[in-house]
Amino acid sequence: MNTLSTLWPYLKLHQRQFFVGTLAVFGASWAVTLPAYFTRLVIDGLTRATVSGASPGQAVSAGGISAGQVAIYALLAVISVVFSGGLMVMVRRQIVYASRQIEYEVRRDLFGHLSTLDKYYFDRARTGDLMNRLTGDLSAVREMIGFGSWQVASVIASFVVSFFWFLSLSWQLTLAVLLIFPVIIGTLFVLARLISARYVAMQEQNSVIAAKAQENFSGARVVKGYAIEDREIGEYKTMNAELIRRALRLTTVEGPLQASMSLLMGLAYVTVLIYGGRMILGLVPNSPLTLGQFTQFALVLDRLAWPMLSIGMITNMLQRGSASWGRLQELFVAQPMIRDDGRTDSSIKTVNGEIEFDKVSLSFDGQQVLKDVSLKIPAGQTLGITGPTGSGKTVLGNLVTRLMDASSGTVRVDGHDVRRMPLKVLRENVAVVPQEPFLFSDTIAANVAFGLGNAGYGPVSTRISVLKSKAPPPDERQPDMNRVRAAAQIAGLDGEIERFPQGYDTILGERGVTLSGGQRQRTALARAVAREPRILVLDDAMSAVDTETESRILSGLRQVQEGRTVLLIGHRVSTLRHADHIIVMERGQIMEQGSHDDLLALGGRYTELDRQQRLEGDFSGEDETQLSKAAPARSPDTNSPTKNKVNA
Ligand SMILES: Nc1ncnc2c1ncn2[C@@H]1O[C@H](COP(=O)(O)OP(=O)(O)OP(=O)(O)O)[C@@H](O)[C@H]1O
Repeated sequence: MNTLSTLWPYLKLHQRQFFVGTLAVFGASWAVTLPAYFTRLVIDGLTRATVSGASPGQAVSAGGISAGQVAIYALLAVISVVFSGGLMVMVRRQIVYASRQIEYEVRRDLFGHLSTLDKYYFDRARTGDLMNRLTGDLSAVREMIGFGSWQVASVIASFVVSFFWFLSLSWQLTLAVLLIFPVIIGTLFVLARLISARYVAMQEQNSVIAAKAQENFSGARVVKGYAIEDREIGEYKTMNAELIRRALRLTTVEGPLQASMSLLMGLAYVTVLIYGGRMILGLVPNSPLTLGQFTQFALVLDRLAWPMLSIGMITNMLQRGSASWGRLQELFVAQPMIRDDGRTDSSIKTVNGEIEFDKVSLSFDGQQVLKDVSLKIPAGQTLGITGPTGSGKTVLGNLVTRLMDASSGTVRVDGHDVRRMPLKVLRENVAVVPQEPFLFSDTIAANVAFGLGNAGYGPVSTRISVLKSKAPPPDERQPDMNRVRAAAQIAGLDGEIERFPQGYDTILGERGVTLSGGQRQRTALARAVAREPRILVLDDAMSAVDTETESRILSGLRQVQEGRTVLLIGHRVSTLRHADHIIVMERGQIMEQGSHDDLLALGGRYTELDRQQRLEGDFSGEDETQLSKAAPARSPDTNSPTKNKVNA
């Protein structure tokens, strides 16, 4: 596939800039050769004046030129050079500006596109690789379309103008110079292919290195905790050595490209000197050449030296740029497996909260992780989900948010197959507190308010010129602090936040304080609560919180739970006991279900879990009665038997 053709829509947005820039390049290339032309006029005029032996006063009438004319030609030469310089400034303003704008547009579209990709994609993508493509590869593309296209235009213009002059001076000498061109083209063709292949290999290794560094920095605690820095440094060193090896392999073909262009340029000079000299001496029949013409030819050829030498650099830049564009195309062609499609019913605008799993099964690579799960949770009810690790609890929550789709069976929300619901409607109404909460390097307030304030941002408009869209004003909207405080209070976090010197303005993460595991979980919980979703999925969201705090959070949640459906995933009976209905999962199947009391009466897995946790509680000195005191009594309504409310 010709990957560069996909760049055309971006170039087209700036075609006026490229057109004006190219015209300016041609103008500048023309103007810069004019001093050579004036030099020829002066030399030939002076030659005629001196050879005729006329006195200075009679030189003009003898076909020569006067001192005044020499001065005028010199002035014209200076004007030409200044004019050429002015045009070059214009080129920069047109072409280089356009390349910066295209870089902005591609980055904007790429980020927008990557944001549409789903969990399946990001589960497999390496963050370091994505970062490398968004930075290194994008820069290479910008260089290709900015400096690269400017240089290509410059080389073409220089050749056109130079050959115009060459032909006007002597077609025989031009032909002699042209003989070296097949050699130039052949050399370029062979070396350019090698450069492209070796550059891609080097960029791939750059991605590997970036991914390794990113994982090591993100997982610094693990690396330090296991004291495996030496091993990691060793592996990084090996990867780094491989990068150097690939970079040097690239250099071994880049070097000869420059050198061969220099050599060919030298050959052209030798040809002009020997052949042109013979023509002046009259040794080539029917090919007269004046000293002025010979000088102009040599000066114009000298002007051609830089474009000739830069062919190597330009080829290199174009090969790198097109290889990098190919790597960016790989990101652009990736499509989310889960997205709105022809089946989406756009008339669905709201979510009430009823969830139903109807004979749902799910497999990954032939391994079945859910088997025939059927369950109905009326809107506003809480479903407790427990079971051993890997039993499929998280996957159940993921099916509701459509982070993944069932292999067979149907997941319904409010009676609609989730695959028919607009993804935006579904996800705007579901909030998930994941097992491993992710906090941004921002204030606590901004982290809690993260899910709010989406209004005001439209979908990303791609393939739009940046010239036509104004830079957005800085987002100075403040989060709704009443909502943030209320959510933090429910998550049992407010007291601790207020003890930080900066309170809700405390910066977290890389640039600020580090929260404890329990504080992180509760910040994520506050974020979900602040969103006031119709469906709340708490995936082991209180595992790092002590049972007393957990009990407080649960009672707070119950107050705001009115009309909200909650999937409460957990391993502790104390977490689940107040749920309206509880299921016990094992190997992807529901093994037991009912209310806390029903399940205790059943005497199965749940009872065993309860017994073990009581024993552990006794062992660690925890007093269950204390917990009961901490957890406020359930309202009579929610205390009533739930089996009839939740239909399995
Ligand atoms: N994206 C995925 N690709 C492949 N397998 C997956 C994926 N997500 C989950 N699984 C598998 O599905 C099974 C159930 O995973 P799940 O995360 O639901 O377990 P869990 O019950 O939540 O466990 P835990 O209590 O440890 O969180 C596991 O065997 C897991 O390896």
